[in-house]
Order: sequence, then C-alpha cells, then structure tokens
Amino acid sequence: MSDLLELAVRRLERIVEIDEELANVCRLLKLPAELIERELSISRDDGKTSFMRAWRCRYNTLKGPTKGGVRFSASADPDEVNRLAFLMTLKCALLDLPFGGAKGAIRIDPDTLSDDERRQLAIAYGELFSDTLRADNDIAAPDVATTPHDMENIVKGLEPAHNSGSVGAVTGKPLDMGGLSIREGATGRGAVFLLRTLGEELGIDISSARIAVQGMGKAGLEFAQDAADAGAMIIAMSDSSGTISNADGLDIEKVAKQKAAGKLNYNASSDDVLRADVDILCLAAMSDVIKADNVDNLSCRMIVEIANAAITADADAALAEKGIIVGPDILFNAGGVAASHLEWLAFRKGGEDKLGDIQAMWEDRLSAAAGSVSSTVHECGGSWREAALLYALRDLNAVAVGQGLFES
Ligand SMILES: NC(=O)c1ccc[n+]([C@@H]2O[C@H](COP(=O)([O-])OP(=O)(O)OC[C@H]3O[C@@H](n4cnc5c(N)ncnc54)[C@H](O)[C@@H]3O)[C@@H](O)[C@H]2O)c1
Repeated sequence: MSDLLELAVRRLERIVEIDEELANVCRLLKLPAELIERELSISRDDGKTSFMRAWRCRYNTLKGPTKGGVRFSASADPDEVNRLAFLMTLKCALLDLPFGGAKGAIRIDPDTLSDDERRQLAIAYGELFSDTLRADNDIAAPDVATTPHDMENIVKGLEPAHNSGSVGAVTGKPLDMGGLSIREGATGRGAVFLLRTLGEELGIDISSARIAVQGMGKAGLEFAQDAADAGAMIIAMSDSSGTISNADGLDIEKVAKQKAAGKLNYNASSDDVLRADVDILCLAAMSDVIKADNVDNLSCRMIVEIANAAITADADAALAEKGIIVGPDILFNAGGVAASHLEWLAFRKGGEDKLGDIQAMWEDRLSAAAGSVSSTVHECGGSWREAALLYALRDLNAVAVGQGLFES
C-alpha cells in the first residue's frame, strides 16, 4: 500500500481499539475496489498535442454507486486519489447516503490552460471514463479547480456513450442542465450550518467568533461569507500567494471581488494565516497542512477541516494536548455531497419538483450526521474525528454484515 492511503487507513486502528467489532470492515477498507489510470490528450492552442495522466478511483461499493469529485491539479497522483476516495467512502457512510466513495483527477496545472484547452480536457475526461461514469455506477462532481462549467463539459464527453442519461452521472452541474441552486457553495455553508448546530457542544458561538480561513476558493469564500452573515468576524484569509488580514474584520464580498480580479493587497505570507489568534481556523485549501511539527504555531480554539485530509494523523495527539477541537473533514465538508445527493435524486425521480423542500432535506441530512457524531463522541474521549469515523464504520459494518461478507 502507498503512503498517503496507508496513513489514512492507519487512523482506523484507533477506532478498532474503541470497538473491536469493526476490525473486519476496517480490513475491507484497506484497499480501493478499483483505480483506473488512463492517458488523456488535448490539442493545444499552438497546434501541438499534450498528453496528461488521469485517474478515477472507485473505493468501495458496499452502499451503492460511488460518488466523488474530479480535480485538476499539477500534483495529482494515484495515491492522493485513492486517499480522497477512501475519505469519500467514510463521508457518505456518515451521512447515511446510498453511495460508496470515489475520486477523479487530471494531473495538470489549470492555470496553464486556455478556455478551449480546458473545455477539451473536461470533455476528454468524460469520454475516457464513460465506461464507469453512470448514474447507477459512479457519479462525478466539482472539486479543486473545477467548476459547474467543467461538469457540463464532462457531461458532453459522456453523451456519445450515454445520451440523455449522461446528466445523471455528474452533479454540481449548471442550473439549466439539472443542477440545483443549493449545490453552489453548499460545502462552505454546510460547515457554518454544523457550527451553528453543534455550537453549544463545541463551546463555539459563531455569532461572535473570530475566524481565519486558509483558501479563497469555492469552499473558503462561501464559508467566510456565510460565517460573516451569521455574525462572525473574518480577520484573515489566504491563498497560495499570501494572506490578507484586518483585525477589525474583512469585507468578504470585497475580498471575493478583489480575488476574482487578481487585485488582493496581501499583508503577510501565505502560511501566516495559520498563526492567527482566533476562535476558529478554517482550512479550505489543500491536504496535509497541519502536521505534528507546526501544531505549536497555532493560536486557535478550533479547526474546521473543510479541505480533505488537511490535518495529518501525526498531529491528532498534539492538537488534543493543546486543547484544540477538530471539526473533521468527513463531517464539516459534507454539505457538498449532501446537496449533490439531492441533485442525483432529482435526476432519478424526474425533476427537482418531485423532491419537496430541498433546503429542509439538506439541513435534515446534516443535522442527522451531527447528531450521530455527537452521540458517539463520549465513546471517543471527546474526539470529534474519532466519533465521526466510529459512526461511519459502524454503518459500513452493518451493511457488510447484512450482505453476508463476514459475521458480526
Ligand atoms: N468544493 C467542494 O464542494 C468541496 C467539497 C468537499 C471538500 N472540498 C475540499 O475543500 C478544499 C478546497 O476546495 P475548493 O472547491 O474551494 O477548491 P478551489 O480550487 O475552488 O479553491 C482552492 C483554494 O485554495 C487556495 N490555495 C492553494 N494553495 C494554497 C496555499 N498554499 N495556501 C493558501 N491557499 C492555497 C487556492 O488559491 C484557492 O483559493 C479542497 O481540499 C477540496 O477537496 C471541497
């Protein structure tokens, strides 16, 4: 097994110590069901052909079709794709969704692409993986550096193989293609909703919290705006070029406009955001940000882990020792997949109007997951991450036992 996945899976050993009946399901989750690796090509604007590596991992199919985003990233590799698909498996289980976990990626720096090259890339991904991407088998969505427009092009790539069924294989689509308005920004909004729901238990009052956010992408900006709307003060935000801060609070709408125009006035280095003296540090950029050796630099009471695997397993003990509460990725970034599920359901049922109150359904899904985690946190010495993993694994274990894969 490779390093990133192995380290992520190793975290489950602690959960088996808490509940030894989970040993079999944890064994089952050590490896992905399948990792598909293919070579993709596009025609560059200068007429030359560029080749790039692309992946789709379907990690586990116990609960149904697999579900997971597609990212464009210069550092994408199969180990990372596997780890992200593993986390999707646990997230879908925690949310009681009828999905297994998946992830896709293309190794490309998206900043090097023209609009037409980008269009070709997304279409080519759909074509290349049309054997797996289907509404009843494997469902894609936006992830790092991908947008509803990219999803539209993935659907176009699927069309020759699946005709009108193609839209069911992709969520996070534009509204005129069957996307749901609730999906846009759902990941950031979901984290704020969970902070509200669990605020008392976490000892965090969002309406007066001081917050720093790493990442000014889809998730980070929506989180910041929604938290500010709830009364919080966002005092620092960062992207890969630097940090902007204001002790009296940033105007998030203005920040978003400046970010889009490339006109941010940075006043600190990118990593400085991690040292901000705040109630909440929200990690909404990338993986492996907080490690054992930088926990000492933190001055927050709580970390909201929106980016998948933003905290390495070796940091868990140091964070607990420092008394920093961790809102784990598989719960705190689950607003996106909860909304994606509704988009998929709307396709299956023949329209959004067949679903009823979509906002209430989304909130109920997240409230139930929050309740599931808070009901197991006492078994885990107060660790919200372990409680989330415990609930997810118990759910997967019950399904595996029900399918006769092993005895309970
Ligand atoms: N968008 C979703 O629905 C969703 C759902 C679940 C999890 N996530 C996770 O949340 C994270 C962010 O996703 P997104 O959709 O907002 O991606 P995005 O591509 O829209 O934004 C990523 C942001 O991270 C910033 N960034 C990159 N390197 C950085 C650095 N060194 N320091 C500070 N910022 C840096 C980028 O500048 C960008 O602003 C990812 O880890 C993703 O997997 C997103």
